[in-house]
Amino acid sequence: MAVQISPSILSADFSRLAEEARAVEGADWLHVDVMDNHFVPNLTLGAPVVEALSRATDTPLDCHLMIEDPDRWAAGFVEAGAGSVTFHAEAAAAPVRLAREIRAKGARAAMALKPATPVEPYEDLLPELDMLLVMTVEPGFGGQAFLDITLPKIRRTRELIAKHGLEMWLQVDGGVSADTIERCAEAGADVFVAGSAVYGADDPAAAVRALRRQAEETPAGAGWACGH
Ligand SMILES: O=C(CO)[C@@H](O)[C@H](O)COP(=O)(O)O
Ligand SMILES: [Fe+2]
Repeated sequence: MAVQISPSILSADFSRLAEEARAVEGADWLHVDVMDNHFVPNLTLGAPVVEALSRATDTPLDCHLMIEDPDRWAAGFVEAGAGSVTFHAEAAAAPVRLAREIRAKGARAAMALKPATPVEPYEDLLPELDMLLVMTVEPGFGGQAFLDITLPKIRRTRELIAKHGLEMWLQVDGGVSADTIERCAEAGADVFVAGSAVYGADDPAAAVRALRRQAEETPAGAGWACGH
């Protein structure tokens, strides 16, 4: 499992979006939170801003769609330049068809689970995905406290990925910081979204490097490989 860091632009200064996108040089992805004020009680940005961001940075865009009816909108985010598009299991009408459409359009397809959504009903669908996102806060806002109750689900998801011999990535998003990243890495996560921990730092690029080092130094899968 290679560690990847995906800073969330939600915590950046939106009046300087292009500059902020370039301030995390060295990050693997730039995480872009799309919220529609229906699926979550917050409203952020849409495909035109994603398209502008894709022109502003060479870092690939990791679009997290917190919207209703992703079946209708996801393809537009691939066309806008996203390298990865994540839809929510709770919102998708036809997740297999949607994942196939995202892949056919040339992006990585990912599915997200809110903290109370179990992974088990989706076991047979995992081969259709390039990444599963386990939300570690309730989606909707940056800067929330990490929910420890999500750790067992991260472990169980990693076990399912191993059981099926899949190459898929396991992302965590919400409250990921120097205080919590080791718990996530131990549980089996390999892609780490961090908003306030990166953009709230004096040097965002240094914060990315520090989080990466911390995750890399955590024994990979220490919390799941031995069945705990
Ligand atoms: O999707 C979301 C929130 O719904 C996240 O991507 C947050 O933007 C992460 O911010 P921090 O919790 O790291 O501050
Ligand atoms: Fe997100």
